[in-house]
Amino acid sequence: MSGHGTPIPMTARKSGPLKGTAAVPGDKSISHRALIFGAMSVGETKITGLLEGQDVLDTAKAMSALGAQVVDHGAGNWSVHGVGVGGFREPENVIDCGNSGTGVRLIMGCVATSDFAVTFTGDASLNKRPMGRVTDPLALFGTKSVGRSGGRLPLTLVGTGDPMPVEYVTPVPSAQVKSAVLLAGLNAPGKTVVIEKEATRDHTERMLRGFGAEVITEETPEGHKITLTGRPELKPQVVAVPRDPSSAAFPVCAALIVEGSDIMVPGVSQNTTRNGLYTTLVEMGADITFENPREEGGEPVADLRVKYSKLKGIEVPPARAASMIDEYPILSVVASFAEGTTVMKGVKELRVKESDRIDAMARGLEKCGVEIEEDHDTLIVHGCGPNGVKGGGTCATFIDHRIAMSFLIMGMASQAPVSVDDGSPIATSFPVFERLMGDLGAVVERSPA
Ligand SMILES: O=C(O)C1=C[C@@H](OP(=O)(O)O)[C@@H](O)[C@H](O)C1
Ligand SMILES: C=C(OP(=O)(O)O)C(=O)O
Repeated sequence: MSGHGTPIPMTARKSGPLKGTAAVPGDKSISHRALIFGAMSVGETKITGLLEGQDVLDTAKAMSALGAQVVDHGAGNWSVHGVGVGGFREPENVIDCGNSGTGVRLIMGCVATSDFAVTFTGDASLNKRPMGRVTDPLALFGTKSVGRSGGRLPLTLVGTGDPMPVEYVTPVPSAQVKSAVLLAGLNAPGKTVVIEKEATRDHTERMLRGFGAEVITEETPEGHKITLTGRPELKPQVVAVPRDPSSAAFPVCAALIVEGSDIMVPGVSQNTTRNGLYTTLVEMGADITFENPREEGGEPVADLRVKYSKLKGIEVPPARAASMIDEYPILSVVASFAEGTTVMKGVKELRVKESDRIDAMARGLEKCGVEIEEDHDTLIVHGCGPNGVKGGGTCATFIDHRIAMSFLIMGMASQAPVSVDDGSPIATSFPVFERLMGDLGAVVERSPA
C-alpha cells in the first residue's frame, strides 16, 4: 500500500479582494484517458497540457509498467508510444494507483481482457473504496478477481484472453464504471454495450472516437446507451488537454465569496456532462459571464469572468448530480455564505469518494459555525447570509484533496481563519493550488503542526 506523504497542516485567512487570472491546470479525467488511450494505440500520441498531479503521474507509471513508452518532455508535454489494443504485457510488480479511483478503475478495465494477472493497490483512502462496481461487470467478460473483504484493494485481477462481449446496465451513475467496461470491451470481439440511466461525463466516448474506435451513443427507453465495436486499431493522436472545470471551481467559488473580487478563469469546460456547478451558481445569483465560447481539445469551453456576488440558497436538482459530482464540497462552502438554505439531494455517491464527503463537509462546516442537516443521500446547508461565516475550525480532510481545498477557500472569506489538518492530498489534482490562489491575493499558508 502506498502512503500519502507527511501531513501538511494549512490555514487560510480572510483575504483582500481576489484579482487577476486563474489559469488552472489540465483536466484530470482527460489526462488519465490521454495516457491510457495513447498506450492502447499503435504509434506515438503527443499530449500537451497534461495535469501533472499525482493521480495522473501514477497512471503514467502504470502505462509504462504495462509496456507503453511514456516520456515526460517537461511543462505538461508528454508522449506515449503505445502497444495497441491487446498489446499490454504482464507487469513485473504491483500497480499502485495512489489516491486515484479513476486511475485504478480505468486501468482494471484496460487489462481485464488480457491474458495475465495484475495486482492493484493504493493509499489508505483508495484501499477503502468499493471496487465491486467494476469487478462485477468485468466478470461478465470472463475476468476473475480476488480482493479484500467488500472487494476492496489490494486486489488481483486475472484477465481473460478469451473474452465475451458484454451488455451492462450500470447500477450507479459512474463514468468510471462505464469507462472500465468500455475499455475492457476494446479487446473483446463484437459489440460491448453500456446503458446508464443518467448520463455521466462522456470523455471516454468522445476520446475513443477521436482515437478511431466506433462508438455509438443513443437515447433509448432504458437510458443512455453506448455501443462500442471491439478490437479496433486505435490511431495515435495529438491531445491538447483543456483546463479542469473541477479545479476551476475553487478560484471561481473563492471569487464569489471574497468581497470585492473580480477574476478571470480562462478555458472552463461547458461540456454539459461537467458543468452542473456553473449552472447551479448562476441560479444562486452568481455574477459570472461566459466569454469567448469556443472549442479546445475537443471540448466546448468559455472564459469565465467572476465577480463577488450576494448569493441565495437553492434546491439543486438531483438529476444534475452526475454533472457536478466532484463539486458538492465546494458548493456546500458557497452555500454557507448564501442567504437561505441550499438543499443537495441524490448525492449518496459522495460517500464513496476519496472520503465520505457528506460526512467530511458536514463535520467541518459545523466546526466553522454553519448549521447543516444530512441523511444518507442528502446534505442541507443553512446559509449564514449577512451574518457571515464564523470560521475558526480545524477541519479533518481524510486524505481528500477536494475537502482540503474547500475548507481553505472557506477560510478566505470567514471571520476567523480556517485550518485543515492535512493539505498534502491537494497535489493529487491541483499541485499549483497554493501559488495560484496566492497570486490572486488569497492568504493561504502552511501552518505549524
Ligand atoms: O471518470 C472520471 O474521470 C471520473 C468520474 C467521477 O467518478 P465516478 O465515475 O465514480 O462518479 C469523478 O468523481 C472522478 O473525479 C473522475
Ligand atoms: C473523486 C475524485 O477522483 P477519483 O475518483 O479519481 O479518486 C475527485 O477527483 O474528486
